Amino acid sequence: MNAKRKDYLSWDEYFMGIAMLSGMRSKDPNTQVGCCIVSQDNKILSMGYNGLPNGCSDDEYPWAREGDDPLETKYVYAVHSELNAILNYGGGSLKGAKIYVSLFPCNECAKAIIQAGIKEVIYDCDKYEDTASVIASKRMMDSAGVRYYQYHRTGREVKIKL
Ligand SMILES: O=c1[nH]c(=O)n([C@H]2C[C@H](O)[C@@H](COP(=O)(O)O)O2)cc1CO
Ligand SMILES: [Zn+2]
Repeated sequence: MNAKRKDYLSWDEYFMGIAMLSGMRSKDPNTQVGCCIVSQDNKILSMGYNGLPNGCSDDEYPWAREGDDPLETKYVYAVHSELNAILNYGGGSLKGAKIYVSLFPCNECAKAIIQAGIKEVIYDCDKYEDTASVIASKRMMDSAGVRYYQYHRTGREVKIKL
């Protein structure tokens, strides 16, 4: 028994797992997004999930996707996971960092990612790839030299008893 364990989590599994776990904090009934920002030397710098701004009650604001009145939908209120993670970081610069995120970042998050100096995006789902938002996001990241690639799912199931 002097050899190391072989079934430990890879870095990618570890960080995407943390992104997904963070997403489980989201109150959004339709799409829960989580992310994890990591330094170039694999230290976790910040995490986030989609939710309302501080002081705005989850119970008082709407979580609907559609409605005659845009003020009764979530879209005008929710803070995206990536923006939350960037804004919550208290440690200074995110230059050169990587972001693991469970859903491809929208155009607004792409702007924040680029301006924060994040250089790599590792995403899982890309269900909005045909929307103007994601097409614009990829265009801006291409121009700004932000690399993005899809997380390679390993199929590993992690069971945690809470
Ligand atoms: O980049 C993103 N990051 C992020 O956190 N979100 C959040 C906002 C909403 O709460 C939810 C999207 O909701 P829906 O799939 O029902 O349109 O995901 C959405 C995007 C863009 O797709
Ligand atoms: Zn976004």
